[in-house]
Amino acid sequence: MTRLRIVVAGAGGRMGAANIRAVAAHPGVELVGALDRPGAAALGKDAGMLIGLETLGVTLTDDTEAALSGADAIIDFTAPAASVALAQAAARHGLVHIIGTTGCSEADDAAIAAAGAAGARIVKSGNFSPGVVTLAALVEKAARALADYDVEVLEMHHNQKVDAPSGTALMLGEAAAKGRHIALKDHSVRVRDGHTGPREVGSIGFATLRGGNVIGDHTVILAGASERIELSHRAQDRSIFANGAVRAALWAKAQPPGFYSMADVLGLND
Ligand SMILES: NC(=O)C1=CN([C@@H]2O[C@H](COP(=O)(O)OP(=O)(O)OC[C@H]3O[C@@H](n4cnc5c(N)ncnc54)[C@H](OP(=O)(O)O)[C@@H]3O)[C@@H](O)[C@H]2O)C=CC1
Ligand SMILES: O=C(O)C1=N[C@H](C(=O)O)C[C@H](O)C1
Repeated sequence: MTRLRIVVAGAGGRMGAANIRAVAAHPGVELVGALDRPGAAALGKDAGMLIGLETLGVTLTDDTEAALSGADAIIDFTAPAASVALAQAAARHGLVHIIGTTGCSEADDAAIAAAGAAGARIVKSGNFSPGVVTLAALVEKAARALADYDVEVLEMHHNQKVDAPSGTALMLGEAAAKGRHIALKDHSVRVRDGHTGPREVGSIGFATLRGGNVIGDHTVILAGASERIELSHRAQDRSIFANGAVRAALWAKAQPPGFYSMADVLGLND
C-alpha cells in the first residue's frame, strides 16, 4: 500500500519533534519534508537528529514550495500567519493540511476556511487528542443538561506558551455554548480583574495559568447551587497530539476538499 507522504511544518519546535517522531513510527505514512521559518536555528539539520534518532534523510528547509513538491499532506503546528500561508499553499497543490496552531484570529480562520473551499483538505483543531475531543462532547451534553449551572474553563500550560486562553479551552467553551444554543463570543468572560461585580448569568468564564513544563491541563467546572461537576483532561505526553494529527491526515486523504474538525475524524458528527 502507498504510504501518505507528509511534510512537518514547525519542525524545529516542541510539536515539530513530536510530529516527526509520530510520522517516523507510523507504517502508513512517510516523512518527505520538514519546514521551519526563515532564520530558524534548526535549518539544514536532518529531521532525525532533532528527535535523537538515526538520520531520516530529510533536511529542514524554509523553502515551502520545494518541500511540498511530491507531498500529500502537511502537519502544521506553527503560528497563525504561517498556518494561513500553508493553507493557501495546500489549496494550490490540493493537499491535506492538518492545523494544530492555536491563537488564530477570526480573519485567520476565515482565510483557512477559504483554503478548504479552494481545494485543500483541512482538519483544524485546538487539540488533536481523541480524549479532549471526547471531553468536548461530554461538556456539550453536561452544559445542555445543567442549563442553569455556571460554566468556567480552567487551563494550565508551560511557561513558553504564547496564546491565551488555549485553543483547547476555547474549544471546550464552544462546546458548552453549543450545548446551550448560544454564541460563545457573546457570552465569554476571558479576563477578570478589579471590581467586576457579580458573575453575569449565563456567561462562560475562562481562567489561564502558566508555569513550568505543564503540557496541557484543562478542567471545565459546572457550578450549581449545592454541587460542582468537574470534567478534566491532563496531557502527559505530546505524542497524543501528534498521533491524533497523523490519524487526521490519513482520514482527510479520503475526504473531498473542505474544512473539517477532529470530531469529524472521530466520527462524532456522523
Ligand atoms: N492542536 C493541538 O493539539 C496542539 C496545538 N499546539 C499549538 O501548536 C503551536 C506550536 O506549539 P509548540 O510546538 O509548542 O511551539 P514552538 O514554538 O515550540 O514551535 C513552533 C514552531 O513553528 C515555527 N514557526 C513560528 N513562526 C513560523 C512561521 N511564520 N513560519 C514557519 N514556522 C514558524 C517556530 O520556529 P522558531 O522557533 O524558529 O520561531 C517553531 O519551530 C502553538 O500554536 C500551540 O498552541 C500545541 C500542542 C498541541
Ligand atoms: O501550546 C501548547 O503547548 C498546547 N496548545 C494547545 C492549546 O492551545 O490548547 C493544545 C495543548 O493543550 C498544548
